[in-house]
Amino acid sequence: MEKQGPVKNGAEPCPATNRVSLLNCIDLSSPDIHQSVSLIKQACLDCGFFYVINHGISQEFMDEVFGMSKRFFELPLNEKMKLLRNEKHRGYTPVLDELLDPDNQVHVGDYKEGYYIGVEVPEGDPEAEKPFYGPNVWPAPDVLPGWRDTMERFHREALVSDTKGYFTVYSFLFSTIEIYLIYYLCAFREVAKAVARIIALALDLEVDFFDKPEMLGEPIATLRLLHYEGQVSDPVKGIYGAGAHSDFGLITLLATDDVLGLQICKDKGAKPQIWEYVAPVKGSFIVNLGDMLERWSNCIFNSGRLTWYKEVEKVIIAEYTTLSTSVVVVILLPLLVWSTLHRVLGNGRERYSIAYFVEPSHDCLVECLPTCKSEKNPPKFPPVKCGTYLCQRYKDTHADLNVYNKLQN
Ligand SMILES: O=C(O)CCC(=O)C(=O)O
Ligand SMILES: [Fe+2]
Repeated sequence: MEKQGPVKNGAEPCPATNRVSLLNCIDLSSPDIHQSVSLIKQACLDCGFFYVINHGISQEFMDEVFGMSKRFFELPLNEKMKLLRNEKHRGYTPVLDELLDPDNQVHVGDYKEGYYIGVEVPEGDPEAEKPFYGPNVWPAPDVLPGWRDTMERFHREALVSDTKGYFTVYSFLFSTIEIYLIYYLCAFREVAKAVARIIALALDLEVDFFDKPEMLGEPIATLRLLHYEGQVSDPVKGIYGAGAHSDFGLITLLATDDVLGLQICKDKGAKPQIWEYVAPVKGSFIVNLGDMLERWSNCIFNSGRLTWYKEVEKVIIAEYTTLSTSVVVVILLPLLVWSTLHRVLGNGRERYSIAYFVEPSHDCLVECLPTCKSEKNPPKFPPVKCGTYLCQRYKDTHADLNVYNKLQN
């Protein structure tokens, strides 16, 4: 890890708990797909988090995107507030806008600011009626030269068509920052699809299970730039960079700078919960499984992954004494795709991260997979449309936009 910057408020450079989780690392360029599938299976059993490396997005390009993100967050607050998130979940989210863990963040929300960028759909397009589709919000060119130019339409088409060839042909029409963001989004989707294919294999599904048009064929794919100002977290007082939560969708790809902050809790049912840091690994994405995958695989909520796994394992081994542990793992795996609780602790240093939330299409029905239900284990969640589910989760976790209208008046 690189040398860290100055610490605000005289805080200790090292966090109080420095247990660091050892996550599996999947090399997306590896021809050994069996090894990747096996590593992802293990990661599902262990914690639902893993790194991917050699994903095809260069470090140079990642650095550029982080640089652009920094330029945006350095703007004065009044400029950022002009780009406040809209009802389509596009644009700027100020500090405290999001409240991820109301039980523990009693008085305040997350000490982070963000910027949502989604799939660009022009106003007037019937698809733009859907809650997570519509035009993006972009900074005015005189405020951040390069962030936006008059070729917005091409920008949208390149984003939606998701073809790098098309994008390359017309790239001269885009401003520099748009080129980075569009290319990042397109390339990111490719990474997400590659990871989803390995997850499908790990779940004993067809390799293209998540490629179907209603799934990742037309995904709700939301990029979120994040900035933590350097507030020191205090779990006792309920102050967090990001409160404990699991992500809403299918998978999340997370790129971070080199400042430690992300923590995971492998067993949400354990008392007390044990939190471990996820170390930033340069050039990697940290991938985690979201709640929709949990619904698909019919997991048991309100119970710890490991606690539950150990209990079921005991029962199976008691019933079928000849079974080996690896057979037990194969039996249990479809039931163990688990979204994992995570949070961000600030330690006094400024921190940047970029999350890419990959969700299926609006109308995709998220329902228990045939391989994950039986008479004895009926579906635990009713089927729900992806768009409906996401709307509710965003509503539950973000401030009511009327709050900002009132502040302005
Ligand atoms: O900033 C991070 O490291 C994590 C962010 C996160 O978990 C989220 O935005 O869902
Ligand atoms: Fe998250």
